[in-house]
Amino acid sequence: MVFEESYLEGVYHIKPRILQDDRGFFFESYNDKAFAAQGLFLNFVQDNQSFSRKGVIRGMHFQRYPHAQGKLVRVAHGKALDVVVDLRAGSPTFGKADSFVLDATQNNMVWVPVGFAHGFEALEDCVLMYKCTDFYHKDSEGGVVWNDPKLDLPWHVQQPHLSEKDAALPLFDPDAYYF
Ligand SMILES: Cc1cn([C@H]2C[C@H](O)[C@@H](COP(=O)(O)OP(=O)(O)O[C@H]3O[C@@H](C)C(=O)[C@@H](O)[C@H]3O)O2)c(=O)[nH]c1=O
Repeated sequence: MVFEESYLEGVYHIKPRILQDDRGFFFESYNDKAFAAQGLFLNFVQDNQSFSRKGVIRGMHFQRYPHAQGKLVRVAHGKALDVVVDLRAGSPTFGKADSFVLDATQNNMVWVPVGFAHGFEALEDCVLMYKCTDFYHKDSEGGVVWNDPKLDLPWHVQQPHLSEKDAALPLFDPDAYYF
């Protein structure tokens, strides 16, 4: 596994080693020792999977303390633009975003630590899978709206298919204490 740290400290783009043979391919989608070698000591308690049609955006989501979640995200089918926004108070990159194309043919992943809003756009019909370090807790959910002009996120689609909940998310507040 190759770990590339984003300019957003603590976010990693991870490329697994794909082993091909005449049957197909194999890769390790998570290895505790490989993550520990990067200083990432994780305890995943929930795995999620969603299917999204091309043009869907889900996000930008987070859960507040004490149910804040780190997420290890990948795409098992299709392609997605995965986007993270730093919401850590005092971070030199507070309010800044990074994005990664997650592609089922490459099996690349993104580690999104606690303190970030996370979302994605389905660039193709796609299956997103992610491991979480805390359980879903509805009352702790928070978010910022996908098209906040201050965040200026690099979406490909102009008129995405959104959930009602996501369409009504608040704007990013630069003075708020998120994490
Ligand atoms: C996230 C989640 C949702 N649900 C339920 C709530 C609801 O009825 C249905 C769909 O929920 P949502 O609309 O919130 O699903 P979705 O918009 O896919 O939410 C996800 O978006 C991405 C970007 C993330 O980063 C995730 O952490 C999560 O917030 O599934 C669970 O039961 N467990 C969960 O862990």
